[in-house]
Formats: sequence, C-alpha cells, structure tokens
Amino acid sequence: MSSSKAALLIGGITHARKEWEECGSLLSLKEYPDGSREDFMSKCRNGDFNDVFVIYRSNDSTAVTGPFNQELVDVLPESLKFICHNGAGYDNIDVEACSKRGISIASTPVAVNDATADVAIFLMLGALRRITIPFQAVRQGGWRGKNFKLGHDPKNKVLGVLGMGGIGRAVATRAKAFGMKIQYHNRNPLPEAEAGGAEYVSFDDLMKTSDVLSLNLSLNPSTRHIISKQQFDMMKDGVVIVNTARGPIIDEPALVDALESGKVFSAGLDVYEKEPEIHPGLIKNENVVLLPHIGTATLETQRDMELLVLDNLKEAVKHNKLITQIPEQAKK
Ligand SMILES: NC(=O)c1ccc[n+]([C@@H]2O[C@H](COP(=O)([O-])OP(=O)(O)OC[C@H]3O[C@@H](n4cnc5c(N)ncnc54)[C@H](O)[C@@H]3O)[C@@H](O)[C@H]2O)c1
Repeated sequence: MSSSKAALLIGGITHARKEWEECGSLLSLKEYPDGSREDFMSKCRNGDFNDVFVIYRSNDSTAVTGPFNQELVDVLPESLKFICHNGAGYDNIDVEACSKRGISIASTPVAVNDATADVAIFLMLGALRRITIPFQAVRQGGWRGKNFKLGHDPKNKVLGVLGMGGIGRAVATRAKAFGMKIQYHNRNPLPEAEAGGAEYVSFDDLMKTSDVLSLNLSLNPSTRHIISKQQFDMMKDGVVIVNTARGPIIDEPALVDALESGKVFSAGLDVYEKEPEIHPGLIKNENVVLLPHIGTATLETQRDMELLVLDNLKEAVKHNKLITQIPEQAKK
C-alpha cells in the first residue's frame, strides 16, 4: 500500500476477487459487504470512510444502501472523487447530485452488450412463438398445453429498436440473421458505419410501423413511461414488445391493457416497474414471456463487468480519470 487513499467496495465481488485484492498495491481496501442504508449513512457521517477516494459499487449494492440519491450523496465523504458502478444502467445513482459534488461516475457498457442482446433475442423468439403455454405444459405432462396457439416467424418482420446504443446495435446484428428488416430511433441518427444498414426513423414512425419493438434505451426522467397508452394506440395491431432495458420505460398497466385487448400480440420482458414485483396482469397473461432480470447473468459477462469496474478504479487512482465515464458527464 503506497497511499493514504482508500477504495470502498459496497456489496460483493464474485468473479474478480483476486484482481480486487491486487488493487491493494495501489491504495488501501475497505469493504461494506452487507448492512443497511441507515448504518451505511451513519458510518459516512461518523467519518469511517473519510479516506475513501473511489467506490466500487457492486450490482447488488442497491439492496444494501438503497439508491445513491441526493440524501445519500450528501453524506458521502469529501475525499470521494469516483464511483465505479457495476452495471450498464445507473438509474439508481443521482447523476446531477454527484456531478455537483465533483464525483465522476463510470458504468460498464460494452461488457454487457452480447449477453443482454442474447436475452432480447431469446425473449423476442419466445414472444413470437407465444412459448409460455407449451413451455410450461410440457413439464406438467400436458404436452403442448390446452391453449396452444401458432406463433409467428421473425423473417420479413420489421424490428424497431428504440435506443440504438451498444445493446440495441447487438440486437440489430443478431436480428438481421433471422431475416428481419431493422429500423431504429435514437435522439440523433448514427453514422452509417455504426447503424449497420438499419434505417433511422422518427419516434412516431418507429411506433407506427414496427412489427416487433425492442426497448434498448436508458432510463432517465425523460424516458420514464415513454411507452404508454398513447404509444400503444399508435402501434400496429399484433405488435410484439421486448423490454430488456428498464421496467419504468413502459407504463406497465397500459401494457397489460394492450395485451388484454389483443393490440399487443405478445411481450418478452426481463425488467419490470417495481422489481422484484411483477404486475399480476403480466403473470396471468400466457402471451407474456417473463424472465427475472437476468440479461447479463452469465459467468463470462459477470467477470468481464467486474474487471471493467476494476479497470476504471485503477485508472481513477493512477490517472485521475475513468475509462467508461457515463455519457452525461463525459460530454461535459
Ligand atoms: N436486462 C439487463 O440485465 C440489462 C443489462 C444491461 C443493460 N440494461 C439496460 O439497457 C440499457 C441500454 O444499455 P446500453 O449499454 O445499450 O446503453 P447505451 O448508452 O449504449 O445505449 C442507450 C441508447 O439509448 C439512446 N437513448 C437515450 N434516450 C433516448 C430517447 N429518449 N430516445 C431514443 N433513444 C434514446 C441513447 O442515445 C443510446 O444510443 C441500459 O441503460 C440498462 O438500463 C439491462
């Protein structure tokens, strides 16, 4: 240990513990594996973390400390300059509150792309086939199930990607292999090389003309409930919805209504408005494929994500900057 600075790990580290311990040659290491928001905040107030320069915020740490909202950011130590978050989504960190305090944040984009896109395709195919009925029936000795219905092919269907970032582009690449036509909407069109042949359309056109809609945009105040009754009303009859981004992007009761009316043929969901609660209307609807937020749940991806957090942490200590700083701060 060659510095009076410390790194604080909140929550667990599973696949790169050895690499975390090796960081002990750069700064001292502290851990807060378990506890409560109250206890964590009182330790902050009591000065227990006064030398902490960088936080490793594990993916499950929100269960320990609750969100890093204004209230919590206000008690973080003055010494803290970097938060390295394990996850591509960082909606449980108040970015503005951190920026005001001069705290830089890194997330783990790119490392999550393939695994999450694989799950989106899994959900899309499952939803197109309305797989829930035969999937459950066969294990219960009911073969294809009483309500078995035919599904649809992806071939020649229009896939609309809302949020053509890392995961959206990985979904598009995979969907092309199934013979789908790809269109997308982002706040700005991508350079042609990044769009990979996908057509840029307006938000409204994406709603009106997609056969399958894949949600791949980040959650922030402007994207909360971006898909609501008004948008479902605009969509083609029999549209398929896939959400691997964040639950609150969709107004869940509006989705339940659209499924019940038949406007939406089926949906494939990995994320929900109030995880781990799932709207009863989604659970009872056999046209919905449900997964419990497992987009990145592979051994390879979990290790890659932990290593990327540590690479950010080391960059912060050595060069006072981050490798994958969140876009809201990186563009400033
Ligand atoms: N299900 C899972 O386990 C899982 C895993 C990883 C990521 N995610 C979620 O997926 C989201 C996307 O991840 P990513 O790595 O591709 O992020 P990214 O930042 O690379 O891409 C997000 C894209 O959304 C676009 N966007 C933002 N606001 C928009 C708007 N209002 N309209 C249209 N486009 C908009 C951005 O321009 C960007 O291109 C994350 O924010 C995260 O919440 C979920």
